Amino acid sequence: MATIATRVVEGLGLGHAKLHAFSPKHPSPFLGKKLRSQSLSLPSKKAVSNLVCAAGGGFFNLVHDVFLGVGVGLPCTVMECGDIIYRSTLPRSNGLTLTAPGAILALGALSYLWATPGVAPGFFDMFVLAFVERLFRPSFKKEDFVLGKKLGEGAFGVVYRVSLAKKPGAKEGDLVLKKATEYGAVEIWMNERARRACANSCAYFVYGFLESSSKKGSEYWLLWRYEGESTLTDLMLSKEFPYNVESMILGEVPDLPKGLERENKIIQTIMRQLLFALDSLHSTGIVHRDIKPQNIIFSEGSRTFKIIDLGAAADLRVGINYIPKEFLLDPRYAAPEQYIMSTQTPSAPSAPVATALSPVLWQMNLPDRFDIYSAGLIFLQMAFPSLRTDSSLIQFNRQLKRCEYDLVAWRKTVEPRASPDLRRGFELLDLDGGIGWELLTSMVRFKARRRTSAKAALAHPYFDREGLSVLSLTQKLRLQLFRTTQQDYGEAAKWIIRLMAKSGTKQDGGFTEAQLQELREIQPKKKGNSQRNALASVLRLQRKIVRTLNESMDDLNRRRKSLWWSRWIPREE
Ligand SMILES: Nc1ncnc2c1ncn2[C@@H]1O[C@H](COP(=O)(O)OP(=O)(O)OP(=O)(O)O)[C@@H](O)[C@H]1O
Repeated sequence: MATIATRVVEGLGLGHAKLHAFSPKHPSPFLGKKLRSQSLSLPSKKAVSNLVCAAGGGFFNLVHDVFLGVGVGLPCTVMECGDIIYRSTLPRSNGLTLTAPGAILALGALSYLWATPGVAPGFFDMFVLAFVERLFRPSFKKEDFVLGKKLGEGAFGVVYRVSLAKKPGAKEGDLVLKKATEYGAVEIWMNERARRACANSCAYFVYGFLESSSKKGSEYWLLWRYEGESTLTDLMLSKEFPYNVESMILGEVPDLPKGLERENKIIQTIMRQLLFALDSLHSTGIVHRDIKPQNIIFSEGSRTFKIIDLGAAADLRVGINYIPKEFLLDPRYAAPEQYIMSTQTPSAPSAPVATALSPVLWQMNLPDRFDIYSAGLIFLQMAFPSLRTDSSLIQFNRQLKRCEYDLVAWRKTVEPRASPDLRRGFELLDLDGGIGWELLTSMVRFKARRRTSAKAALAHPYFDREGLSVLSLTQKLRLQLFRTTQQDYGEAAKWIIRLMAKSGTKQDGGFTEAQLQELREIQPKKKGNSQRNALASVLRLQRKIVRTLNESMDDLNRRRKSLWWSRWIPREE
């Protein structure tokens, strides 16, 4: 009887501790002597406590036992349960035995928790770092500032250079203040996240609060350190570009002959800094969605380019994929997909659930590739002076769309009748065996999945100083690896299927004609017209219901989320 119980318990995937707890007071005479004397006596304290914990859903014990193979854990086929008769072969009740499947499970769980956008670092950031930061960071109020020059005005806010009233000694205008509408809440959230995760990638965020005493109604006030006066647009529109950037980065004008090689090096440096900033943002789960030269500022303090304006960003670690209906992504730099998450992806649930699912959603959608496309267009503008104005970029976008977003096809159409300016751009990208062109084409692609990530782009040999001609063996291998990861495997799969279908014989494998015929027969037969129409209407209705449900969920989530964002933002009455 007890043997059956043992099997049942094992079959249920419970370890020996449960068996102890369920054993009868008086063991059956059928059981071995040793088992009777050692295992089936009165339930031990540990067994009882394990039972209570398991029954009460003792989370800690469950996790402990699954990974360490002691107590309530995996079935005996997987964990060490000892000999069924001679229980003395069992591991000591309080000994820790790390089983191989347990170790694999633990490794798997750890890699999941640390995979982009980082579930574990996310919880640490939200519940520890954010909390500690709030305790120790200085806070400000409206009266602390003296407004200076207006730096910009967008649809959702006005930006001023300001100085601190209380500190007359402070350098004049050493801060930047944005008075923003309701969307300022998202921007505060994103800036605080970026400051904790990658302070060097974005303009340094100082403080953000809700100011409600203004006559115009509530406004969010956001404060940054003043980084400098030039954005990449300002620098690119100068005739001196890219040499004007070189002197800013180096702090002096180098005495070298001007030419393509030198320009290429400067553009390389700018692209490296931009990709570095993007990689840091993406690694923490933030997608900017509005990468353009106007939102890249040159920081005079660190002599590097930094990202500004996180107002349209999405935080995919906690599921803030928020974009107000009236907010239009800049069509000049937006990737063709427009959405960073598939429109089929259901709205993000509550923050903890969204956080737990974030690695899966990230891998399904690769939302970071949206920014990569925009960065690719910036690369293109730096290489081709004739594409730096708005009108020429818009025209280029039209041409690219006509070429189905295939840069190689675009090159084929424009190169034969290219202006000297355009030809010079191709020459620059073709230096070192066309390695710059290769990187560019891996960034500007129609399918997000086929675009490179910021991390992979940074590892591209384009960024190795000496160029392709003197690549070491490891660098060549890296380039080969990069090219392999850039292949369209959809096409490869189709090719293999075609090959299988063509070469199929009983000897060589693949599909034989007879099998193909069978497959054809499995395919659904065409339905009659009326039936098809009815089916189409049902499908349309179903799609409409799903869309309506998604939209209402979006609305609800947005309201709920705006509540939990506001909870974190200090208010100034
Ligand atoms: N940290 C900073 N240091 C120096 N200048 C800054 C900083 N942040 C913003 N600026 C300046 O303010 C301008 C507007 O900033 P930002 O793009 O964030 O505002 P915005 O209201 O979103 O504008 P837009 O809608 O035009 O993008 C920038 O173009 C830049 O010149």
